[in-house]
Amino acid sequence: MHARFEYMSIDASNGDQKRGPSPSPLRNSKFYQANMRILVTGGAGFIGSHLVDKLMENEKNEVIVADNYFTGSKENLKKWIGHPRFELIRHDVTETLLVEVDQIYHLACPASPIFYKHNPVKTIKTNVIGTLNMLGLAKRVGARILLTSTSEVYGDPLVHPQDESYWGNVNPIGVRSCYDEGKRVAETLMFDYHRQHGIEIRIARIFNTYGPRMNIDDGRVVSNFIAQAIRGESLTVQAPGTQTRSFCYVSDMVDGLIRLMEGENTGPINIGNPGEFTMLELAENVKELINPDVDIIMVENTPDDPRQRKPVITKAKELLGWEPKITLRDGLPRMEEDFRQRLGVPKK
Ligand SMILES: NC(=O)c1ccc[n+]([C@@H]2O[C@H](COP(=O)([O-])OP(=O)(O)OC[C@H]3O[C@@H](n4cnc5c(N)ncnc54)[C@H](O)[C@@H]3O)[C@@H](O)[C@H]2O)c1
Ligand SMILES: O=C(O)[C@H]1O[C@H](OP(=O)(O)OP(=O)(O)OC[C@H]2O[C@@H](n3ccc(=O)[nH]c3=O)[C@H](O)[C@@H]2O)[C@H](O)[C@@H](O)[C@@H]1O
Repeated sequence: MHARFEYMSIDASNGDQKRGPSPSPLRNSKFYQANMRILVTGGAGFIGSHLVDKLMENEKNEVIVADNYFTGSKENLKKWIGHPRFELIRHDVTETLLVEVDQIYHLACPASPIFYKHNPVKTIKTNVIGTLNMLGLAKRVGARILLTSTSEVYGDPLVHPQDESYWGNVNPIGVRSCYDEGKRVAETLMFDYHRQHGIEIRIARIFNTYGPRMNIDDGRVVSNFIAQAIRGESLTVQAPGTQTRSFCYVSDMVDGLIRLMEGENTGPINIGNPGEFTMLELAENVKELINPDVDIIMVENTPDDPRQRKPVITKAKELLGWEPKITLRDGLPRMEEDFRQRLGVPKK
């Protein structure tokens, strides 16, 4: 738990010292059941529900999830429903929310390209109005707020690998822009609230994360390949197949997010696994580990697909003492078990 402190910041426009909001007096109270009230927006989703599991392990934490269930599900949180330190609210972050909390992990936003492109206007509203609403809440109650931004702020990167100083190469009017540009504006809002109102902010730039509880028909590459391999279907590599991604196992991601929230650095900080694979290599790994009988086929790609992506994690290592522990070949079988259970296909 971080120490209580009054946040001070310099207003760049006039050099005045601005006093930020005071954290809630509950943060360090001895008399409450929980010392830290934590809001997790998007907590019914893939990363959010794993984060909730980890936060709930600490008996000092009280966790409130706000989610509209667009891509998340109550099923992901079923073990906590009814727990005295847990509360689940059906809420859309594009509307204001009034709750007394000390920390906000702001994850709410569809993450898979097929879902965020499904209703792009809603996606950009979620990123912009949703983040504005959560910053307004943070300002009112003096909470620290962490935004889960994305490596997609680097767009189709011309610098490889990507460190946090790279400003990116993003198409502002493309089909992915509702997400990429939405997250870029969300980062801007975070820093403007920080500079103007002294809000305690944290920004994580998350790189492709995978693990149990991803939606089976989520459309993201790891969940697609694993579901296809288990069902005995061909693995659909989108052309040209030489595009790269770096895959982080979800428990490593959650550890990184909590360290960022608890530490003293605003970020942005890349959180991801620097092991880089082409999509053909990923398909070959899934085939070898899960079902050697399936074919790998090449299918058409979607517009603006980034050609390469790999995080520089020097900042995460130095400032958070964090680095991923689970390799892709260790992580894929852990995810397979969960997918087999949900698909009802046991391993032969
Ligand atoms: N998984 C990744 O590889 C990855 C990479 C980069 C960034 N991120 C970010 O991490 C966060 C979580 O991603 P995830 O993979 O768990 O995705 P997910 O789709 O499983 O979870 C998102 C959650 O947000 C909820 N949500 C969506 N719109 C909402 C709204 N308007 N109001 C309230 N709730 C809403 C969904 O119902 C879902 O429960 C997202 O912000 C995403 O942009 C994820
Ligand atoms: O990590 C990130 O920053 C971002 O990464 C992903 O976006 P993307 O990398 O495009 O994720 P996928 O849809 O899983 O695609 C990865 C690659 O796999 C390919 N792919 C996808 C699906 C498939 O069946 N086959 C296939 O080859 C795509 O063409 C792409 O090159 C996430 O879905 C975003 O939410 C996230 O913010």
